[in-house]
Amino acid sequence: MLATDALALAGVDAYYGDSWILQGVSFRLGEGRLLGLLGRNGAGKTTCMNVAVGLLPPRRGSVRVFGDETSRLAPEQIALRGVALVPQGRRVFRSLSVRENLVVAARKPVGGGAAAWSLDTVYAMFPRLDERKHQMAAHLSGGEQQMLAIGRALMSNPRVLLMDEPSEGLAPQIVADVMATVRKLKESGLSIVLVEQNPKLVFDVADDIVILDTGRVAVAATTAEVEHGVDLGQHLGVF
Ligand SMILES: Nc1ncnc2c1ncn2[C@@H]1O[C@H](COP(=O)(O)OP(=O)(O)OP(=O)(O)O)[C@@H](O)[C@H]1O
Repeated sequence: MLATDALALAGVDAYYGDSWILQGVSFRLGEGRLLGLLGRNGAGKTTCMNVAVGLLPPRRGSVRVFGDETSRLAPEQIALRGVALVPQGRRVFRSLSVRENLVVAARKPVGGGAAAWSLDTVYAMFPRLDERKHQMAAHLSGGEQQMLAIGRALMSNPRVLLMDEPSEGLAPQIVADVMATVRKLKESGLSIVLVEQNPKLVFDVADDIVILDTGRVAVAATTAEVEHGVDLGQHLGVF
């Protein structure tokens, strides 16, 4: 593994009970890069995210965050190393206000130094959240809840941001807004995994592509390599 890998899974096997879901999954997210993790329904994308943040410890294999082994650490310890998840389905605290959702997630950056993200900078990125800061999260639209879920993850000042299907269930214009946000975050230098079912969204922003097929890595390549001819249809069922 290169020292510059922000996140690296190597030979990861993960189970839910007796169900063997991830079967020898390996991929690497380079520092400052955006990796698009694609695959059909049930391919194991969310399971990879759960493993990366410590919610599902792998039975075999290694997970490293900036070179440090994290596969045996608790989720809080992994969060302290700068890994933040924007979970599938947003999972905002519905009975808290927008502001409270953000404040409870605030954390200093790993290793000290100036925090890139605070209430002010999150509100600057998402003015709509500023306008609605005193509203209960339950009263936000789906798009606003997605902004809040992203803002909440940013408040932890992460080094690695994992985004699990942030476009799911949103209208096309809102999806475009979410993808513009993803692009800005990438330009800010954050290392990002973007989980998606829609390859077209991913190809626009990703440096690297990993396609999961029934718990195994079917394709791992740069976006340019994928665009120049790797046949994805059999793995995604879309082309
Ligand atoms: N808590 C659980 N207990 C048992 N099996 C689970 C659990 N969560 C997911 N699975 C199974 O694990 C497999 C991988 O699911 P996972 O959610 O990782 O897929 P995914 O690629 O994220 O799909 P989706 O796009 O539908 O979210 C599926 O067969 C799913 O049914």
